[in-house]
Amino acid sequence: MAIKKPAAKTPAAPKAQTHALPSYLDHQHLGPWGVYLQQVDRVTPYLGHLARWVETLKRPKRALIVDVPIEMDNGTIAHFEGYRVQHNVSRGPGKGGVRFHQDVTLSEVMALAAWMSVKNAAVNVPYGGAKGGIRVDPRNLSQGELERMTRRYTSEIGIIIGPNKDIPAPDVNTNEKVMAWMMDTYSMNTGATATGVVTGKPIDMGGSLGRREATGRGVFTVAVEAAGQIGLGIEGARVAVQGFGNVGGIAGKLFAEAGSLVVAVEDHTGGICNDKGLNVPKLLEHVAKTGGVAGFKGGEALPLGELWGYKCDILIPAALEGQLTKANAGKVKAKMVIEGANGPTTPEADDILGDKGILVVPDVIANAGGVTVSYFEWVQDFSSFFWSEDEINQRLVKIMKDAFATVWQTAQQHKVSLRTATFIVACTRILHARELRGLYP
Ligand SMILES: NC(=O)C1=CN([C@@H]2O[C@H](COP(=O)(O)OP(=O)(O)OC[C@H]3O[C@@H](n4cnc5c(N)ncnc54)[C@H](OP(=O)(O)O)[C@@H]3O)[C@@H](O)[C@H]2O)C=CC1
Ligand SMILES: O=C(O)CCC(=O)C(=O)O
Repeated sequence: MAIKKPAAKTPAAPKAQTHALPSYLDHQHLGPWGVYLQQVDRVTPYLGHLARWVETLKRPKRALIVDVPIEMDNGTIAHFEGYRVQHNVSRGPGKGGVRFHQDVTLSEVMALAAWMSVKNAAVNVPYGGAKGGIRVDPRNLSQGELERMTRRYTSEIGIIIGPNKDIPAPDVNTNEKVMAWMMDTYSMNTGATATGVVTGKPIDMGGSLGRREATGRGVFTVAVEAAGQIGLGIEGARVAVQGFGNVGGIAGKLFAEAGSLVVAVEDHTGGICNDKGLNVPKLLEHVAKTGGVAGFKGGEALPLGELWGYKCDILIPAALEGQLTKANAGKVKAKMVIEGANGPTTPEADDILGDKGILVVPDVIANAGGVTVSYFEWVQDFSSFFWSEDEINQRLVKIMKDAFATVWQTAQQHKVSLRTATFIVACTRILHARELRGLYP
């Protein structure tokens, strides 16, 4: 598909009557929030009369910074900084994961919350966008310390979360166990069991079948649809993956099951490659046992950073933001990039990939499978009636395919990238809801 960069001849958006943005919100901001703002600028000319409301997208609705003090096992007191940001709630309660990572910042969480608004609207689940995080390297905590930190964080953000207000879920370095502690802490503090306050819970306490695999399954489903559009067969396709956790690991497994060759994988411990295809189930076992892909015997070591230029058809960044930049996008040999991670590609890299004719399927549609099944979990919790895994997967695949078809058609209509097309579909829905709700309480 010919992808046009934002054209000068597209209609100018009406100017909003707004004071200059404070520095932490403006475009000069480097990092994920600055990237998000540039993405909003690219969609604005396509929003028609709704462009009047576009400033709504450029600032979070609500942002909470919390101090999380805990007693460490050695008796000292440690303080961690935590965040919960609700970017937009025009279409429903806030929804989005919680990340534990040493590099988490407020502006990163703002961007991740904003991408949740766009993603939730792109797949048309009835949520706004939110995200949370704690600036901590959880690998340095014992299980007891991790539990105490999670529970204190949940109590601190308890003033803005709730089943009808904002519903956290897993993200990087958080899992079912962390969700169980969050649900239990919120329930104890409010005096009633509230299964619907978080999703991604263990199955035995209101979790949904299929949630753990849902993001990877969504990545795979969207990749199959996109491959069909460019005449690429999935069987025999060469796949390279950065990040082999929940998203990258499951997506890699599904590609391998479909007959693709997973030829290269990288995580923070190193890279591994095998032109005949890595044995993905064995690699997953190795990662579970050792904590990373390095040292896997079924392939050769690949130096960190070489994954981007590795010969493959499908490249899946599934780790963190800002991985594909103007420094390495030129090296990419893949036919498609499917964004499993949130925000892995900078706008400059997007343009370089577009100019090379590489199709980029953006995060805000490609990794929406997780939140889609989180929505199913929330619905099941409210009705206390649980669905079979087949039913969940069928509904997930239908939503992902329909959403991708709408985005593809929008990209064709406006001759824009799939990212701008997804933003057109999603931001139109968000701002239409904003317009219908009006401004005054
Ligand atoms: N979980 C979910 O449902 C969803 C997650 N996402 C997004 O997908 C991405 C991955 O999340 P998830 O799989 O849940 O997280 P996990 O914590 O399960 O896995 C993260 C993976 O990324 C690797 N990684 C981290 N930093 C780097 C780096 N600098 N270079 C190479 N690899 C790195 C980690 O390796 P190591 O363990 O060695 O550090 C690990 O393999 C994130 O962007 C997240 O926001 C999006 C939608 C839903
Ligand atoms: O399942 C959810 O609610 C959100 C998952 C998430 O954080 C994401 O899609 O980035």
